Amino acid sequence: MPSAFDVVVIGAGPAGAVAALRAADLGARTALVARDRFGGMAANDGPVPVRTLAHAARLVREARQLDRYGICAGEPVVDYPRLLARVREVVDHVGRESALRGQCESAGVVIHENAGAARFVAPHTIETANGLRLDAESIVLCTGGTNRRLSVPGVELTSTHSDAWALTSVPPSMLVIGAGATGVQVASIFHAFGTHVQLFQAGARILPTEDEDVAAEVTDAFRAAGITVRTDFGVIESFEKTASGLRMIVSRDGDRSTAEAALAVVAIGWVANTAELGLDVAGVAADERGRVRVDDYLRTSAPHVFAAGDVTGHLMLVPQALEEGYVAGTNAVRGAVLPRTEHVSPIGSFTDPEYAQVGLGEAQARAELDALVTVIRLDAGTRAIIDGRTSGFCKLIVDRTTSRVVGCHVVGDRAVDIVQLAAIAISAGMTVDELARVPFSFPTYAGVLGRAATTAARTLRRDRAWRAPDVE
Ligand SMILES: Cc1cc2nc3c(=O)[nH]c(=O)nc-3n(C[C@H](O)[C@H](O)[C@H](O)COP(=O)(O)OP(=O)(O)OC[C@H]3O[C@@H](n4cnc5c(N)ncnc54)[C@H](O)[C@@H]3O)c2cc1C
Ligand SMILES: NC(=O)c1ccc[n+]([C@@H]2O[C@H](COP(=O)([O-])OP(=O)(O)OC[C@H]3O[C@@H](n4cnc5c(N)ncnc54)[C@H](O)[C@@H]3O)[C@@H](O)[C@H]2O)c1
Repeated sequence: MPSAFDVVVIGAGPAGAVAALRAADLGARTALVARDRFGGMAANDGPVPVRTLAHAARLVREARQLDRYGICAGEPVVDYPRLLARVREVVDHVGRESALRGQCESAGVVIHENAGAARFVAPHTIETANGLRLDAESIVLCTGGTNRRLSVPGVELTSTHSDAWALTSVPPSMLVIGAGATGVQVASIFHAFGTHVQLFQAGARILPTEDEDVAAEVTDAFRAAGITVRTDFGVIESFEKTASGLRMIVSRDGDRSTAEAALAVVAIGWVANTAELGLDVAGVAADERGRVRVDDYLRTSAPHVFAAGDVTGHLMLVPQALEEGYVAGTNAVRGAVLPRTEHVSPIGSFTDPEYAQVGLGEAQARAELDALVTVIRLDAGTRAIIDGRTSGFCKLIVDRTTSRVVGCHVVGDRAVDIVQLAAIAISAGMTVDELARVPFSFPTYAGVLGRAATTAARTLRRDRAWRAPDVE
């Protein structure tokens, strides 16, 4: 019997929505199956709501600066239920404005929202928890991931970042376990709201995938602000209930210690959402974290099944999910014709201070090429001084042989936006003197990048820039 659809996409986050849109644009009869709401974790449980909390944290910090600028106001107080109402408003608004949903609908994608979890019941057939059954020539898996859980006694007492949406008030104290992108954001946001935060990181430093100086600067800033940062703390043995929350028991080299708080948020990484997909039925192979194994064309071990986004375990970010969705959607219709490419990938997080990176880190650059590393601290920046936000730095890395910009790492206000500009320079293959000749508006946060570029260009004697190096 012919399949009802050419392509069925499972999961309607950024990867799934783009995969479905692309397949439909190529003329395929396409269905998109969402367990819950359209938009996925990205729109409903990740960047959009968490960024809204981060914005509230920024407002609290800025309110605390009012006095410095001669504006009289009291100490800000967070009304958490009202903040959550604002988060829901933002999530709904972003959902209504989703360009992808409209584009999918007008391209003819049949969207099944709130369909329940889908699973394979035959190699070309999926069924959802709500009884929907669909056949397709090709299937694209875009089911994203979920928080990795600890396996120690008492783990049921712990929370994840998603539990923030169910809190009724700002907790007085919190243990945050894991200091990757999620953990540091949770720590920074709730610290700004007044929670006493203790951050526990298994390795030698927080943010292990960031440049070492970035991790050190964020650590110093967190500690100066009053967040307890504990690295190399040992091994978590268990959690137990206390009258006011819970106690974590850890051991290190035979020594036991405890930490107590009202809440413990575990953010120790991400596992793919594949446990319930019935991958075996379709002959799709996954690794030990459930991540679907794919080739360069995002084709799985079953030739008619493709996968895109967090479920593959590649760089787990929205821009990458969008791109992988496009590649998988194309190949699901046309066969394996379009390979995925490694792009310049700006990464950043909305903590206080913000941090962001693109391209090579200093250690990698020094190992791989003749690197020129230029660091400009923000305390000398005009805009940073104006705004009273002078902590942090911009590190620009240039290949001395080609004079090309190969990396940029920023800690401080607007780090994510500054690094985005460096990403454009790296994508365009710009030399550092070409970047230095770009006029940067004055006085802006981005000006620090121009200043780093001008300084580096002068060091390399490629100083045909018209600007004096100390002007941002
Ligand atoms: C706290 C947090 C903050 C983040 N902040 C950022 C950020 O600032 N910038 C950034 O770029 N990235 C950020 N990310 C990462 C980003 O959210 C992910 O990379 C992105 O959502 C991946 O998109 P996706 O389409 O692969 O999966 P998802 O967005 O996870 O969507 C997958 C969808 O599939 C559904 N699904 C799962 N199983 C099934 C099934 N069996 N049947 C049907 N549907 C199913 C899920 O319910 C979900 O709706 C953040 C992540 C977290 C956790
Ligand atoms: N751009 C953003 O703002 C943003 C925000 C959140 C998440 N994300 C994406 O989501 C993905 C998952 O992020 P994440 O932070 O959840 O995971 P992660 O894997 O990036 O970080 C987990 C951290 O927990 C530590 N850890 C592991 N086991 C531990 C233990 N037993 N005790 C203490 N620490 C332990 C790890 O060393 C690591 O530093 C990332 O790939 C990231 O790109 C992005």
